Amino acid sequence: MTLIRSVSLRRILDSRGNPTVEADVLTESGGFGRAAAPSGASTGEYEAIELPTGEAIAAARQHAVPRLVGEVHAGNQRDVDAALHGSDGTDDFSIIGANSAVAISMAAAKAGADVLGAPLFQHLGGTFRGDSFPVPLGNVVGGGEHAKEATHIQEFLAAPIGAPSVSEAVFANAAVHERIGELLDERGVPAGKGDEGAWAPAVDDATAFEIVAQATEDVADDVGFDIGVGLDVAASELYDPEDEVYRYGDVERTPAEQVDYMADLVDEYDLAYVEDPVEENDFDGFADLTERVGDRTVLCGDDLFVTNVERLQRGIDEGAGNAILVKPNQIGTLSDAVDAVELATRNGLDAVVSHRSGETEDATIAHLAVATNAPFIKTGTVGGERTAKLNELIRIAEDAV
Ligand SMILES: C=C(OP(=O)(O)O)C(=O)O
Ligand SMILES: [Mg+2]
Repeated sequence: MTLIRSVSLRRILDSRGNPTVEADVLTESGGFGRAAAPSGASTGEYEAIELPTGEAIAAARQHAVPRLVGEVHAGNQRDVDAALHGSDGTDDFSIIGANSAVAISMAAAKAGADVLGAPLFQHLGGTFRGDSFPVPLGNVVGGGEHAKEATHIQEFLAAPIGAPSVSEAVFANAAVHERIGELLDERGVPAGKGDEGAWAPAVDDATAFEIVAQATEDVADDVGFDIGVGLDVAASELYDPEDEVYRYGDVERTPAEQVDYMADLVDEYDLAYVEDPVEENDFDGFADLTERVGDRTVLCGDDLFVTNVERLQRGIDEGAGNAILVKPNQIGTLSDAVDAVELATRNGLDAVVSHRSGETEDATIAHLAVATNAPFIKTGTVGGERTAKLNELIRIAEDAV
């Protein structure tokens, strides 16, 4: 029923105005799925390879499409993703591009769901999914690789951990974003927005902490539930491997000082979530921090794990982190992303399904988070490419997809 009849690939715009790959998958019975690849700015060294869009499309047309059309059923995600791997033949999708691979993988899943007449989350996760929802981590202030002349820490996140529903959580994050706008205004600090829609003021990290703490407290008082503060430090971007120091402007920290600094921040701000507190090769530092504060906060590996089960297994073996960020385009297929979530879950780690800084209106990750019962999703706060996912979560919760 879901035998693939055609796969079309095209170049579309992402939220930064860069080209990205969109895939359409059509089945013999008329099922249709469309999906687009996101793109990172603070990419991890060990991610699958994103090729220039034109090259990725040409290579996928040559190698992947013939292996899919008339050969593979869109409803069988493992077969689709095995065909993508088979057509590429490398460990990192450097032949067809992880951007082509992930677009086709997600479009096939949607085509399979379309034939079945089921919502995507149910096709991917089964009939018993859809009752529990991830806590949305909302980027409200940021800098790093996502905005020049702003904070050194890449993302300050609102974490509405006490919200009674996903809808209330999503609106709380938007209220925190708005409140921060007011607080910046009161201080006379002008602020544009970074790539993910977070405020990008030219303030130091300590000031950003003050403002975010104030805004989350104010909104928590209004809505009547707990809103914590989280961070994506994206520490690889701060690390200078030659001098072996982290550089926050003029302030330098050795790897040991970086771990101390992160542990101090967790306690000072009662942080609910910290992503990439140390650089992507420092499993030891990550493990040290996990030992020190892993009982009271979520310590998540993004560049550390890159959605890769081998790197995740190393983290599990060494006690590095208690959560994994899951970005399908870091690894290239939905099957690989689900494998990472399942390995994490079996070992007591939390999965945090995530957008990229360069996004489209594609909402697949909302369904992936619900399908895998992930406790968190990180997908921004405002801006159409971010609200596409947040609004889809609200629809899923209402059985309106
Ligand atoms: C979403 C992130 O940014 P990017 O997509 O630039 O890697 C991140 O680092 O978690
Ligand atoms: Mg990150």
